[in-house]
Amino acid sequence: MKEDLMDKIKGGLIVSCQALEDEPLHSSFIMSKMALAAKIGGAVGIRANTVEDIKAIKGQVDLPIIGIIKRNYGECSVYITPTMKEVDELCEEGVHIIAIDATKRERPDGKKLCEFVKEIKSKYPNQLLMADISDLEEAKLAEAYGFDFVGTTMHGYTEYTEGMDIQDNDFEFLRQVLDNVKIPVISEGKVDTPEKAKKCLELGALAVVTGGAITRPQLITKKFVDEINNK
Ligand SMILES: CC(=O)N[C@H](C=O)[C@@H](O)[C@H](O)[C@H](O)COP(=O)(O)O
Repeated sequence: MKEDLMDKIKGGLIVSCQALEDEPLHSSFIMSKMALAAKIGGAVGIRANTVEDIKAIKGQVDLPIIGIIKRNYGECSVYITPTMKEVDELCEEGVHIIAIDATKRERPDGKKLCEFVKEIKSKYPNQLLMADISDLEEAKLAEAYGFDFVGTTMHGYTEYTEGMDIQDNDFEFLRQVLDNVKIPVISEGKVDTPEKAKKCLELGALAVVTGGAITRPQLITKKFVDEINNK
């Protein structure tokens, strides 16, 4: 099953179709049409947030889905599929891969990441898991804990990686992750041009996820406006 899925996404573009409540395109219908547009454009997979969006997206495309549920628990900084509750919801809906925050930060239920992965794998033995990591240590731990894929999703988004960007020093971080883990690496986070996406694949990433640069028009507009105003 993992091999079949890997064949389908290998060397391809996965489009993240997400709009949170405070974003202008927040709507499962709009996300489903974004997914359809992505498929027509040649995407090999979709990354999506919430069961509602995933259901709507499945109505429009038959592509592999990386499912997440972003949920805030008080002041806790871990928000991507933080607990078993979100995993249960995603497994009930059915997605090819579930992505989980796999940073070393404390989880809302205080559970250690290795225990969490063990519990998921014993409850849902066939469910593929992607580790959303932010640094090299987390990538190595994710592999040791039994994740199926590692994604660079959180690089630049934890306190200890703040300000970092996947393209820094000619993609040094991605190169290090690729050199240090055997599980497939999915490059994700700030891969915002076709050239960067191609580079990630050339370096050896299994697939590349691009989100905002395709599906967040407010960010795309801002890029144009900033350039016009020389910011
Ligand atoms: C840090 C975080 O919460 N990332 C989220 C993870 O699902 C999404 O908001 C991103 O859009 C996604 O990772 C794709 O990245 P980018 O939009 O940069 O291409």
